[in-house]
Amino acid sequence: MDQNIEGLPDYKDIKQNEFCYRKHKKQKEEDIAVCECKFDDNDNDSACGEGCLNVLTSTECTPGHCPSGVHCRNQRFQKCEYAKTKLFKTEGRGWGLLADENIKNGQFIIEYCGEVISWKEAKRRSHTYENQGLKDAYIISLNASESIDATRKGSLARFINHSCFPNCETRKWNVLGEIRVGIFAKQDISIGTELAYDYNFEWYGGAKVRCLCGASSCSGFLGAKSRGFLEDTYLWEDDDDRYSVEKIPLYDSAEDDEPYVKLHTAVTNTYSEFEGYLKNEDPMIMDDLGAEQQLGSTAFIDTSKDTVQLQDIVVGEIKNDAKEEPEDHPQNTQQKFSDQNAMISRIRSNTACHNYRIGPRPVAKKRSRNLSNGRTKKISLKQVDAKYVARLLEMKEAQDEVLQYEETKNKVSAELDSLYNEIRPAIEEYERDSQDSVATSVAEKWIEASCLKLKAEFDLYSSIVRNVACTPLRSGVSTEPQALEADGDNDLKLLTN
Ligand SMILES: C[S@@+](CC[C@H](N)C(=O)[O-])C[C@H]1O[C@@H](n2cnc3c(N)ncnc32)[C@H](O)[C@@H]1O
Repeated sequence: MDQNIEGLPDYKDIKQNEFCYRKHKKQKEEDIAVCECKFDDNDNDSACGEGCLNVLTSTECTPGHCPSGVHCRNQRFQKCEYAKTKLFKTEGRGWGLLADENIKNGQFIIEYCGEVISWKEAKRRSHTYENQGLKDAYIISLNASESIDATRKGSLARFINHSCFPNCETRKWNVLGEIRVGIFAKQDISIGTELAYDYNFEWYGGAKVRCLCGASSCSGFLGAKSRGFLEDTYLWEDDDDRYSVEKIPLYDSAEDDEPYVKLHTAVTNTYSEFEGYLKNEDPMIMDDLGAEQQLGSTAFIDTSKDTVQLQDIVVGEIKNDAKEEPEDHPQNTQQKFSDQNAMISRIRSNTACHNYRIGPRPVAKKRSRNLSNGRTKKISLKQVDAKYVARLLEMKEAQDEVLQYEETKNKVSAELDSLYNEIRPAIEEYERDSQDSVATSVAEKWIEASCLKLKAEFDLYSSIVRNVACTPLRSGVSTEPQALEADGDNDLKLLTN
C-alpha cells in the first residue's frame, strides 16, 4: 500500500490481525476440520470450491491437512487473496475504497484487519478517540467479547465507507481457529465503483453523524437504526425540532422490560393462591397515570421510579440480512454511556457467519400506550411496597423480617441487572448472529440469577402475607376489609378470621 498518498491519516498497514490482550490461538489438532474434496484437473470446483464442507461452514482449510493440497482454494484469508482496490477521496465522507477491477458477486474482497481487543478495551478506546477529537470510527465488533480496532493499525478495509444500500457485506470466517472478518461482494461490482457495506453502526449517544451514502433508502444518520439512536429519537419531546428524522421507526423500551415482565408474571402466578389476601384489582401492568392516582392509598404501588430502567443498561437487537435489500434492516445494540456528549460509535460486523444464518428477527414493535396528544406513556410494573407494609405491623420482629426480605430481594435484583450487563455481549452476539442458542454458561448464569430473584421475591411476598395475616397490626389500622375497601379498589385487603 502506498502510504504516501497526500493527506492520508497516519496508521500502520497490516495484513493480519494483531493481538493485544491475548495470544493468537493455536489451532489444536483435534479442532482441524478436514474436508472431503478431491482435486480433479477437469473440475474447477473440485478443490475446495462452493461444495467444500469447510467452505459451507465458513471455515478455511488448514494447510497440510486439506486433501486438495496445494490446489486448495479455501485459504483466501491466509493467502491474502484480495481483490484489487484503490483509495480515493470522497466528498464529505473522508477517504473511501473503490474496486480497481471487476468484482464478482460473493467474491472475497479484503480482510478487515486491526488490533484484536477486548470489548472493555474497545469501550475505553472509543472514549479516548472521542476525547482526542477523532471523527472517524474504525472499531468493528468481532464476537461477544472482542472487537477489531483498525484506528492505529489496519488494512485498507478500514477505508470502506458505510452505505444504507451497500454492494458489500462483512462475513466472519473461522481461520485456523480464530474468527476473522472479511468484506465480501454482495453483487457484481464493476471497476471504479466505490465499495461500501452497512456498518450496522452502534450509536452510543452524543452527536449524530449525517449519512451521506446517497441511497434512496438512506436512514439519514449513521447508526440511525441502532437501538440507541432509535431510543434517543423516541425520547425526544414533541416540540424538540433539533433534528428531523421523521422516517425512523420508533423503538420500544418496553421490549427491554420483557425479562422483568416475564419474571414478574411468574411471581404473580406463583402467588395466585395468596391473591385473596393481598389483592389488587388492576392488571399487573399499569400506566404511570394510574400509578400516581394510587400512591399513598394502597400497599400496591407503582415503583417505576425504583425499578430498573433497562434502556439504561443494554439492549439487544437484531441483525440485517443482506439478501433483503433494498429494505433497511440494520439492527444493533446499544449501551448508553452516561458521561458522554460527542459521538462514540462502533461498527457492527453484520452478517457474521453467513452460512449459519437461521433468519433475522423482526424489529421490535412499539408497545407503549399512545395518548391522544401523540405522546406515549411508559408502561411500568407494580410492586409491593414492603416498607409500607412493615409500618403496618406492630411487632418489630415481623417488621424486621419483611424489611430483611426486601433488602435481599433488592440485592439479588441488582445482581441480576449487573449480570445482564456482564453477559450482554454474549446475548448480543446470539441475537446478531442468529445462533441456535446462547452459550450454556451464559444461560446457566442467567437462569441461576433469575431463580434467585424469584426466590427472593417469593420469600418477601410470603413473609408479607404471613405477617399481615398472622401477626398483630399497629393500632389504628383496621383489619376490616370493608373499611379498607371504602378507600378504593386498590387498597390492601387484609385477611380476617
Ligand atoms: C471506517 S471509517 C471509513 C473511512 C473514512 N472515510 C476515512 O476517511 O478514514 C468510518 C468513518 O467514515 C465516515 N463515514 C463512513 N461512511 C459514511 C457515510 N455514509 N456518511 C458519512 N460519513 C461516513 C464516518 O466518519 C465514519 O465514522
